[in-house]
Amino acid sequence: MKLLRGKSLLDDPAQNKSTAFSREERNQFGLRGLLPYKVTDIKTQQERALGNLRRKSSDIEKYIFLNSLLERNQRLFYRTMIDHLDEIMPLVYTPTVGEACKQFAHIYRKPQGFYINPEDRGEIASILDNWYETDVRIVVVTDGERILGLGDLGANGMGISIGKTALYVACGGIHPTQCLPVMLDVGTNNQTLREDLLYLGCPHPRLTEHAYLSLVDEFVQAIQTKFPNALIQFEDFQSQNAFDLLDRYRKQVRCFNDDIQGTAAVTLAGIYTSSRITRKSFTDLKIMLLGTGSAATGIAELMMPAFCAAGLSEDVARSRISFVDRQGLVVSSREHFKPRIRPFAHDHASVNFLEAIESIQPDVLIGATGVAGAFSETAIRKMAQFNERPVIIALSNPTSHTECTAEEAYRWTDGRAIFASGSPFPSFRLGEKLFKPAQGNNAYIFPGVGLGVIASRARLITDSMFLIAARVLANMVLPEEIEVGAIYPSLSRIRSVSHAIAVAICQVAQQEGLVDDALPQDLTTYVRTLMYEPNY
Ligand SMILES: NC(=O)C1=CN([C@@H]2O[C@H](COP(=O)(O)OP(=O)(O)OC[C@H]3O[C@@H](n4cnc5c(N)ncnc54)[C@H](O)[C@@H]3O)[C@@H](O)[C@H]2O)C=CC1
Ligand SMILES: CC(=O)C(=O)O
Ligand SMILES: [Mg+2]
Repeated sequence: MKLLRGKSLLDDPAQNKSTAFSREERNQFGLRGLLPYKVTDIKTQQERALGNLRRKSSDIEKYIFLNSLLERNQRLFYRTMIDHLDEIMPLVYTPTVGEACKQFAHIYRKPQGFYINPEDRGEIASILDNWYETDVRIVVVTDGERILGLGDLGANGMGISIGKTALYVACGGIHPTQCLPVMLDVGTNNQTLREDLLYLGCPHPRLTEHAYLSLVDEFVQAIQTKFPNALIQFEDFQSQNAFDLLDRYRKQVRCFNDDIQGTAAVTLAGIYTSSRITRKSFTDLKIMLLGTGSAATGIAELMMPAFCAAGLSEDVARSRISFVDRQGLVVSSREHFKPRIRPFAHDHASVNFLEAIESIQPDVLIGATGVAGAFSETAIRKMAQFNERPVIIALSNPTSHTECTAEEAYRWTDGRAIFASGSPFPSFRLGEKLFKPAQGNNAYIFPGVGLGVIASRARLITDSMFLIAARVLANMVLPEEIEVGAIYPSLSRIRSVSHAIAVAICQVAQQEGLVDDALPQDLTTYVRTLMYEPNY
């Protein structure tokens, strides 16, 4: 790290400690006179930061405040975030990051991350030299076409790459200098954005087909050249591109798609845990998915090996999973299918969503539609007719797009639902009983996967890694959490979750022959020593 002095030191977010610089440091680094008298510690600074944060009158103002804290003092930002995750994660990540992306061009202050656009074609590797860090291990890239459930937000989608990066650091212990948020700005089909004077991205329609693919190819290749140790996380791509890109690179390049694979793992973990609460056998479960996009398809495709590993044949496993789209239950008599959904089409009469619930009687209902209210009162009440404890997982983000709210799920099931949602809901009281809704979000998975891949230097990222991540996450739910119907561990333990997932990823990477150099025997200690702990 370059040794800085004076104002340059105070202006550098990685090295700045502000009022926490000691008397000797103030002397040594030319800071005397530049700071008020009192030397404070990080705890006191946190108190001030939290006080300022809590004075802000809206979440978007809190987001802006936190972002500028990150720009001023990285260690104080991450220490505060880690110590107050319940309060700060919803401001840095979903739901507030959704609003921040919508308003990105209007609240923009300072560049963060790396922007690539079609004019960079042929030069991506060389412009990556402009990135000021050299040991990049995590690249979170989006093209902004499907930001949460908010659709095409073009270059405003950079907010999501930045948000995921913050979670890698806070929840996974990856060093901030090792993370690179990227916006692959290929244009936007969002006319309103293109016409917005303040919009900062390329104001033209999206690249498609060869023009698009060749730019992504060049980007992926450039990362291999410039940052050969990096993992690429594809985030919030439109469904077809999400699958096409994953299929294109996963066998050659250290990459994964978070919406397909990370989401599948967190959902599978929730399903494993739910069977501990309902006392139903995992292999007896029937799963119904509303939506046939990246998240829902990824879940079905990871459920298959999970069911088979538990002893079911492929045919039986497939029969346990059903899809419902806007036309109703996906049945084999249809003329047109998405190729990945066809294997899950059942021999069944064409029925609508409600009839499908009634006829199939699923144990677990999962929403991945991006559509608010897609779980109607009737649908949830039906789930509660034949399930003592219906499992309802409303994955869609942000909160304004959730399939149903926590309160609705509990009310409509007389408090019997086992509920999780993609964005957090506050605790809710129904009569005497206090419910603490769990957050079913891939944030429980990707930071640990990233840490494990960094630790092992695994050449590729495989489905077995997501399977093991799901098992590890499920096993970390404590008996007292099971007791109150929570299917995920408390967020306050997310760093331990990431650590445990990372250790398991190292083991899988070794078993699958994806590791070149032998890893230390004591993986638990080894992985822990890699984790970034923000302190002065
Ligand atoms: N909780 C989490 O960790 C995650 C949540 N998500 C959320 O899940 C949602 C979907 O994400 P993707 O699958 O990537 O999007 P997608 O666009 O690939 O899929 C959405 C699917 O829902 C279908 N759909 C829309 N309205 C419907 C309705 N009323 N009934 C049945 N189907 C309907 C669409 O046809 C499409 O198949 C988003 O809101 C996203 O934020 C995505 C990834 C992770
Ligand atoms: C959580 C997430 O990845 C999404 O909603 O897209
Ligand atoms: Mg996503």
